[in-house]
Amino acid sequence: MTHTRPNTPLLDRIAGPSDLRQMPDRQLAALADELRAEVISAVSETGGHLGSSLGVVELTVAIHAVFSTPMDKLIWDVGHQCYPHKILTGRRDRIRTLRQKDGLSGFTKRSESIYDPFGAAHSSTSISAALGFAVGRDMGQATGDAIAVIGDGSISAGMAYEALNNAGAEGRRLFVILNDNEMSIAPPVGAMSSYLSRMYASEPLARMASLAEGFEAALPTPLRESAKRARQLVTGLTGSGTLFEELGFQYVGPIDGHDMGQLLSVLRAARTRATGPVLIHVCTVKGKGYAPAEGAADKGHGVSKFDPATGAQAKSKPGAPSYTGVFGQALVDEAARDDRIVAVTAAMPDGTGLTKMAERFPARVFDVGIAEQHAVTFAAGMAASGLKPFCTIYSTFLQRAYDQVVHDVALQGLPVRFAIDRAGLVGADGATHAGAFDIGYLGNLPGMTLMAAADEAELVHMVATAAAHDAGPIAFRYPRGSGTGVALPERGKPLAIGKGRVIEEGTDVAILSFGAHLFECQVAADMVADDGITVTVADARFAKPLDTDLLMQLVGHHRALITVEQGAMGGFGSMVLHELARRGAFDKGLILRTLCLPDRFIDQADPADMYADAGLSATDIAHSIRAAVAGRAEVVPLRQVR
Ligand SMILES: Cc1ncc(C[n+]2csc(CCOP(=O)(O)OP(=O)(O)O)c2C)c(N)n1
Ligand SMILES: CC(=O)[C@@H](O)[C@H](O)COP(=O)(O)O
Ligand SMILES: [Mg+2]
Repeated sequence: MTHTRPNTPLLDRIAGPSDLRQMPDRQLAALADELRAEVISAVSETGGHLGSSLGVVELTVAIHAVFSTPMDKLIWDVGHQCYPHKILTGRRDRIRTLRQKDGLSGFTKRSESIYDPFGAAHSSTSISAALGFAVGRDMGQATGDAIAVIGDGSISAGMAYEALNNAGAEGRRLFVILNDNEMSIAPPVGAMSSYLSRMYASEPLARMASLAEGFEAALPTPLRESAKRARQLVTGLTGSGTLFEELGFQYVGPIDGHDMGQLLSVLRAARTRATGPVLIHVCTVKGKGYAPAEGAADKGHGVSKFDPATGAQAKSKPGAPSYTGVFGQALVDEAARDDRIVAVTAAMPDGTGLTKMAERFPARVFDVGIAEQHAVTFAAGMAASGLKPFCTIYSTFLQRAYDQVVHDVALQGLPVRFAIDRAGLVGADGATHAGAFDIGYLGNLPGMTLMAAADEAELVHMVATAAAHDAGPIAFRYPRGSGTGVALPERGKPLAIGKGRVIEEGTDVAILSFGAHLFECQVAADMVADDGITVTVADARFAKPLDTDLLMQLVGHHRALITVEQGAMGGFGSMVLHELARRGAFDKGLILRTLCLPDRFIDQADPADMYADAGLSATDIAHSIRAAVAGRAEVVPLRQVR
């Protein structure tokens, strides 16, 4: 512990979790108050996942005070609630760099700290990872207890059940802390959520239930008595168990996750007595202790910079509408014309823009919870029944449902419409949320039609195209954030399948853009005009089917062809390469460059900075045009692994 004067803030005395363990219990609640103030102050400068972090302040202090981190492995599910954890684990001096270029990640990250034993950002992985650590410990690896902290939203995902199922049967000592704040990003949905609420609906949390005899015995007497009473309340039957007990866990709770005394008693009792898997059910308030967050509809889930005194968030400059908003409205318009149109979201009605449709046609929007795999197969079933489902999922989260896309949708040729938001680099959420891979993983599927919107007007037409397309699965991708400000059509018109368009004509080099980097391509074309190079800029609209007429026309009339996309290698450029190779275009000396994301993950920054880091700025494209005209090879090495 750092030596300081007695009236120094408690937080200033914490260099790491071991300092917490030296602190008397009576000071830990006060420390939590200071920690909460520090989180609010830091996030007011950076923006981020405020509500989730505020909800686990006491829990974070208690876990680090009771367990021996980093020998014991604390695994935060999603990791979006880890700001107090970062402050307590040696990262306080950098906490105001959170989610910024070269700063701390907004999630847990192995490369950042030994206190982050397992990185995350996608949900529902923590129990699986914790079980892996428990097996490592039991097989002699130098690691202690494993503690997974998972939210009530995240425990709705299939992966979490798979892990509970496995862990319950394995019977190894393992701690799962269920952080139940009755909130996901949006209000939680599903039978599991109702089940958890029923578990403490009839009894104040101060009366704690423990359904595990061993823990009752280890608890202080007042808690022990109420635990026995609450057991009857929760189960209705002596000896019967909660769902978790039926799965082989000892269940402790529900307890008040803001009462330091309860938390310390229960965690210590569990740590002392556990021989197998234990689930500790902790009830918290999302946004706890900060009225603007607690009072907000989203409980301060994700905030931009704000004034700590009022909670007023920085407004983005008025500008073009967001792609998400345009999509949401276009879908409502299509749905108004065709009552077979339905929509599915996996826990993200606001993020995907479906709230608009849910308000207008509540019975036609399905929020399935954090369950992307189910969302896709559920949509496939609805398509098979004759409905027209729009399965609306961020690119990065659709990765989780790949087999469902292949096996349940593509293989059966079912007309599921995939609206893929957050395609490309997304900014502050960083590499974990990058929509980098969908062009590759969808473009290689037989029968899939794949589009990318160059701007928000194109997106409106793509929604109409998807609505009209019954011949098989169809997907369209569009980025996070504002559109380009183009005029929106009054009504979307279905595009000719597999046909691109020429935007501007030149004679030297052709650029074939797929998606929202079209603007950068046009800027690059302007840049090289001063060098006397004229450029044709075309918008492919479709990666699949490829517009081979357009492709051959571009190849036939220009010295070089450059493809540009907001996606990883193995995407659009590869598809063009493959097609041109098949047609023997290289035998005639074609110069081709494929500009895409490099073969490495790109850390958080402004999207423009991330694209510059990726070598995809307009200046980079202009550089490639000049190099291609001069017949020079790419100067950036293909493989740039950091
Ligand atoms: C696989 C996946 N789907 C969706 C998301 C988006 N997401 C991030 S946090 C969150 C809600 C999590 O709720 P909960 O686990 O209850 O944590 P809380 O925010 O309430 O603390 C969602 C849906 C994600 N991170 N991962
Ligand atoms: C943690 C998480 O996965 C989400 O909260 C995500 O940060 C939302 O991203 P958007 O802001 O792009 O909706
Ligand atoms: Mg929650």
